[in-house]
Amino acid sequence: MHDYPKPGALPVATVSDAMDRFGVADGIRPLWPGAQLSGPAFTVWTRPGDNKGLHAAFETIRRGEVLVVNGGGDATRALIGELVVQKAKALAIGGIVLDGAARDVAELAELGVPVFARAVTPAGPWKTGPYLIGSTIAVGGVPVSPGDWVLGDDDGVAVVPSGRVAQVVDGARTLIEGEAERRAANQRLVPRD
Ligand SMILES: O=C([O-])CC(=O)C(=O)O
Ligand SMILES: [Mg+2]
Repeated sequence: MHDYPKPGALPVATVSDAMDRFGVADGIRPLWPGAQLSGPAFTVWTRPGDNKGLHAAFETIRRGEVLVVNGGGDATRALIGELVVQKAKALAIGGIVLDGAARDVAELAELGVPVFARAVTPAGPWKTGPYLIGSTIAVGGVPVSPGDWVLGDDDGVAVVPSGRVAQVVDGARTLIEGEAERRAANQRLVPRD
């Protein structure tokens, strides 16, 4: 298992800044306030609106891995809901990121599993496939390979290629130190009369 920073340890915005501001999954939002995730990607590429591949993923996904799904950006069918997320919780995965939609959002917040998605709809999924597990995919226009570092917070989701994690973490920590100085300078400001 990769040893990535814990959820919330580094802001997604700062990690993206440390990648020259690249790496953010466009249009993917947390489904409840305060949701945070961090872990290695487990990838699924599915036919839009079809969740057979997600059920297949739950046969092999490991504790702490983040289920990342390219659902073609489809907003018309929910790929997950309360029942799928119960499975995710029982298996102690790190969370779920969907380039697609979800439903049962009140229950997702109660379950406390961090879920990020493009859309919410009450319409349920098809369950016939096809799908691919473990390939390089895209979420919100960002490439994701198995094992890449995926992190999410209230601002959204970023993906760091596995080979760049150490460098990006160092860069983010340096940026955080610089931000502390700017914060202190802001606090010294006084109104100009
Ligand atoms: O029916 C589905 O596959 C999606 C859903 O609502 C659930 O997981 O609760
Ligand atoms: Mg449901």
